[in-house]
Amino acid sequence: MALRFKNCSMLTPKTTCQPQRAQYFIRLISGNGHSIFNGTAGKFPTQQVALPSCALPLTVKNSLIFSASGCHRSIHEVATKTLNPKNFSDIPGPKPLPLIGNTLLFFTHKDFDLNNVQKFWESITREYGGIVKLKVFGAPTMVVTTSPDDVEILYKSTMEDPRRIGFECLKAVRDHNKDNFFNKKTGLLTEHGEEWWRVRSRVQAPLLRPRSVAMYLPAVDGATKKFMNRIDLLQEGTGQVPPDFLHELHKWALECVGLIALNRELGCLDPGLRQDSFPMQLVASANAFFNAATEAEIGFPAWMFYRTKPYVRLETHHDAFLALAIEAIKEAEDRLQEVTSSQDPHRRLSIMETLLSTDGLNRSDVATIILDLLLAGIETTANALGFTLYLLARHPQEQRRLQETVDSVVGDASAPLTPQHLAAIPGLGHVLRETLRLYPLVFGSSRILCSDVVMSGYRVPAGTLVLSLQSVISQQEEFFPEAKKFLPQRWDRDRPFGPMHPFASLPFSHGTRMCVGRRIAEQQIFTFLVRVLQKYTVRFEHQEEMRVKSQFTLKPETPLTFTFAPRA
Ligand code: HEM
Repeated sequence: MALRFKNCSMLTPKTTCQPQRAQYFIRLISGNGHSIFNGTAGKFPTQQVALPSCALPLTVKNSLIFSASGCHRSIHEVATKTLNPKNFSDIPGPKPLPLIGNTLLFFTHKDFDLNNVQKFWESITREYGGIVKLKVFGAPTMVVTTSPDDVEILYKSTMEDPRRIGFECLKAVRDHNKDNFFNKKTGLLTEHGEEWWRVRSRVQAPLLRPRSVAMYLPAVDGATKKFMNRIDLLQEGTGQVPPDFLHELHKWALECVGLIALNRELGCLDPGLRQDSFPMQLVASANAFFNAATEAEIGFPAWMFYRTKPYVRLETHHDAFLALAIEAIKEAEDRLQEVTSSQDPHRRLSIMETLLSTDGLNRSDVATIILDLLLAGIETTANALGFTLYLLARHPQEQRRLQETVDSVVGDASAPLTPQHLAAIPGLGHVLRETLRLYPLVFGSSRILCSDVVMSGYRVPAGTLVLSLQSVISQQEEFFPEAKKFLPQRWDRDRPFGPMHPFASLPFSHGTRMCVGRRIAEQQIFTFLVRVLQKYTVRFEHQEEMRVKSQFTLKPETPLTFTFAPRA
């Protein structure tokens, strides 16, 4: 029988002078703290064991840590690779040119396409293997991996200083704000190190604590019910929603995130809105904001040399949203004053009011948080929901199964939805997890290593930029049997398809820098699924496979012309 460890198990070297020949004393500790194996490196148990998938050589303590995971692997195999790592220079990859390294590859590779970035990376790992080294001009040496063991090492070894790449253009826009509003402190998405942690440590609880997110459930439910009525309007006469239905989902997502980030109903779902109305302008601006950020951030960073068109557009729409954020902050400050003077002990503060009353956060910090929530929280939720509806529509059995649970747990469609209802329908989470396994919105996750580690049997030095390819890992048969199939029940608590590597599908990332909007996104998507399945059966008549666009986030490219058939 396989051994299972919950906690870390430790390997302590007896001698440290020559790692290859060092004698390691090994102690494996089980979840309940009992010692399971004591011995030296030469006497590893050779049977398959169920946890130690990852070995982290922590240079500080010069010890190896096997941490708890979930896949079957021989300790011997892991330890041998880790104790005798191959050189960094031996990692396969395209031959770099002097000075510019592999930069030209991005312009010349047959699969490089700015509309499908994922395809390029998948092709590179097919050509060179599961771990690849690249050198790009002006950036640290890069290692790309498709091993979940490496992902575990990556996240755990960078837990205290999770630096990633991206959002440099957004940072530039904030740094060069004409009023110096941000004072070079540009927020969660863009900062690193202590400045990032200053903000993150203060927003963590208000944004991720289930209780504070649940406070918005009635309002999110209200917006979602409005959207259900909108569906009837949208498919009137044709029996199916129009090809730009994804744009409709964006409006719904903006309305929902606005409830939290701006603390107000924006009115994006009101019927009969004119193009020049405030909500419609806002919807257009949110789209333009995201598209400009995408254009500026991916591909060659020409904005570093001159004010490119995407840079100027990003600046314009960013400033429009900044004005809105400042207005919302003023309103929240006035309300806070009223709360203080009325001294009502039962009045619960909104998330924005909580942030404004938090020591160590000032108005411009709160403004960056609002802007980041708007930038990161619309497209992501809408796209994830688009993929989920598509998969449910293509798998009527799975849809029926979820519908039946929704009916039995929530019952009457006119009754208010509660956090207890959502918690009692684990199928909602399973469907979303499976959707994001098949369509991971973020194709890869990056970190800059802060210590030397061993990945896939190679020593990788501190300072290396490591990119883990979630889109490849989460579709490997080795980690997900019948990987191409939509099987939400694989996430059931008893894991009917066998144990799963906990680092093989992490759509919201992991650790201290994981998505701070995860609970907000889940609550919105679950609410939508409950309300839509109560009222309709979703169908997608077209047989073609989903085409996707992979830029900043993965996006459905096939028009989402669903039929929402009213239930009898
Ligand atoms: C299905 C929906 C979503 C997915 C799959 C997703 C995924 C992610 C991922 C992978 C990261 C990168 C974390 C890292 O570097 O380790 C991230 C960061 C972030 N997300 Fe989300 N996200 C989603 C929805 C949202 C929503 C709704 C919001 C806000 C309302 C949001 C706000 C953020 C912010 C502010 C960060 C930066 C956190 C930091 O650097 O500290 N996300 N998200």
